[in-house]
Amino acid sequence: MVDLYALGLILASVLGFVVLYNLMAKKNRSRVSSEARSEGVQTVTTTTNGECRSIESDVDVDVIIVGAGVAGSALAHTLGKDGRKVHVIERDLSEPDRIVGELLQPGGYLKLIELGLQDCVEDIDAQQVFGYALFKDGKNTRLSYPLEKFHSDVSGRSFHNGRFIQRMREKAASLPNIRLEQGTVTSLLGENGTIKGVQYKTKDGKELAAHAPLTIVCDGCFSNLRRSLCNPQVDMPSSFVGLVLENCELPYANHGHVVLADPSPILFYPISSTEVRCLVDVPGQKVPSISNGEMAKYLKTMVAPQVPPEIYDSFVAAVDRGNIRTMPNRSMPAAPQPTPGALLMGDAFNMRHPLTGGGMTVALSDIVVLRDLLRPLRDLNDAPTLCKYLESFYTLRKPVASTINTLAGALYKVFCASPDRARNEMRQACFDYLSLGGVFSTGPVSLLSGLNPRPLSLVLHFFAVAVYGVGRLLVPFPSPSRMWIGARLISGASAIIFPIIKAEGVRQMFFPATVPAYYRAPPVNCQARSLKPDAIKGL
Ligand SMILES: Cc1cc2nc3c(=O)[nH]c(=O)nc-3n(C[C@H](O)[C@H](O)[C@H](O)COP(=O)(O)OP(=O)(O)OC[C@H]3O[C@@H](n4cnc5c(N)ncnc54)[C@H](O)[C@@H]3O)c2cc1C
Repeated sequence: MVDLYALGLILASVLGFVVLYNLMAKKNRSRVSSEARSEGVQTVTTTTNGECRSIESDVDVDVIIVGAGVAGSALAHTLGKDGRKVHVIERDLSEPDRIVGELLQPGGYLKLIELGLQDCVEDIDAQQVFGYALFKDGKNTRLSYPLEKFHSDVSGRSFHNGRFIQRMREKAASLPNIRLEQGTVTSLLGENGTIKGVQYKTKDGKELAAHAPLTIVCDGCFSNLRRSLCNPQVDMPSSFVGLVLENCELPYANHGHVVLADPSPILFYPISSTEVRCLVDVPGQKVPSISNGEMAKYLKTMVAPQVPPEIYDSFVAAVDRGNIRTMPNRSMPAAPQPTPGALLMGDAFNMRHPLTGGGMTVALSDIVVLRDLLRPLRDLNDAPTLCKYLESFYTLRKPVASTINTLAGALYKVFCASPDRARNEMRQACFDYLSLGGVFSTGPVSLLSGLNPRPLSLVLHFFAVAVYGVGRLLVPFPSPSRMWIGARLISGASAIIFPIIKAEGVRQMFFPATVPAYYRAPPVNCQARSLKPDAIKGL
């Protein structure tokens, strides 16, 4: 009897607490939105050169975007076009000058078209890319993108990353409902487990707060803000050392070039009509010092002898000119901690080795998925319900993201030289398999290009390469030592691909339809006023 009484007391207290909590949360929500309404914030739009032009306005912001790089600027334009009021805060609005994000795969270009941003690769001297050329031990093979089914304009594009980003920023800032402001976000503002906005420092050093029902963090690979929104497991297998070769003719015009060098791959691709980007992979955490000349020495003695002879002189001239840049190559599987009021996108959310140039394609594809999920919703204010609904994003993005991520990680490992005979057999088998042509080259290339985002096809091709490698070892004379190498080749291949697949999530990758969030419908209470795409007049 006493026990029942105690139980009743506990239940009543819990119930009372829940009611009280809801009342307070409701009060807080209305306080936050009235604060945002009464803030009367200064709106800032940018001109092309990054200068700020101010206009006064008093708006309820729907979405704050942190970072206007590839993901942030494309997302801002996309949401703005759908009628959202967006406040973008970017640390530096001047044109970025960097060695990342210079080759957009055709699958990424298709996403750009879907987002209406394809004109952002026009008038920046971007080059069309029709496939890759692979070089190993003096032999080479051309791997064309399977573009026959597409419009002649569809291909990869390579360019100066900064020019591309400026075009997207300009296009986003041209929408009347987008504020693009220069400022550095210092923290996310949370309240009872819900993100309500951000704290940021303006260009002239003022500390301000901005509020919105949804904050999307796109602050790139060095993200300081991701920690509270995901469980980051960052791996850094190597760095890229970047050079620009001037006025040099690549052996295959309008193709990416991958040299299977020792110890790891070297890339070349055009970034304008007169410049070729070279990225030399240097395994490990450290690179030779640029300042004391070790890097130039390394490039000339270890790397130059392995580049195709046609571009040897241009390569050495580029080393002599200096301007050598480095960038760490990071990979980080998506491991979200769904948080009401906030979302991560781009490299802040998920990274893969840049060998296959897949980062921008994944970011743009994610934006298409998110756009389609948000489109039926007018009201983003019910953060917990929105957060639950958006859990489907993590599964819906998987076919494209996991295919590109897994291929990048696996191919990087396969393409590195190794003292292990079995690993070198796998590397040679991969080169020979791709050289077979037909489905053996178009299959893997269409996975890499983002044109065929099918994880199962990736696994099948990966093990087909391994079986091909074993077959070459055993035919015509299957000696015990060759059988042993073959067995190690298969186990090595499994050791490469299975951990990557595990990190991507087996269920989400291969059986997305079994994930309950996959079927999540838009919450009814958020659909009050259905928003039409291109809702803003004149867009
Ligand atoms: C060496 C290398 C080469 C690569 N090559 C390719 C390639 O050829 N093709 C490809 O598709 N991908 C490539 N990638 C990957 C590609 O660069 C990224 O996937 C892509 O840039 C991700 O876009 P993002 O918007 O997430 O990050 P970014 O484009 O880096 O943008 C992040 C933005 O956030 C801003 N920011 C950061 N912190 C703050 C803050 N606190 N407040 C306000 N703003 C902030 C930054 O100034 C920046 O503008 C490469 C990566 C590396 C490392």
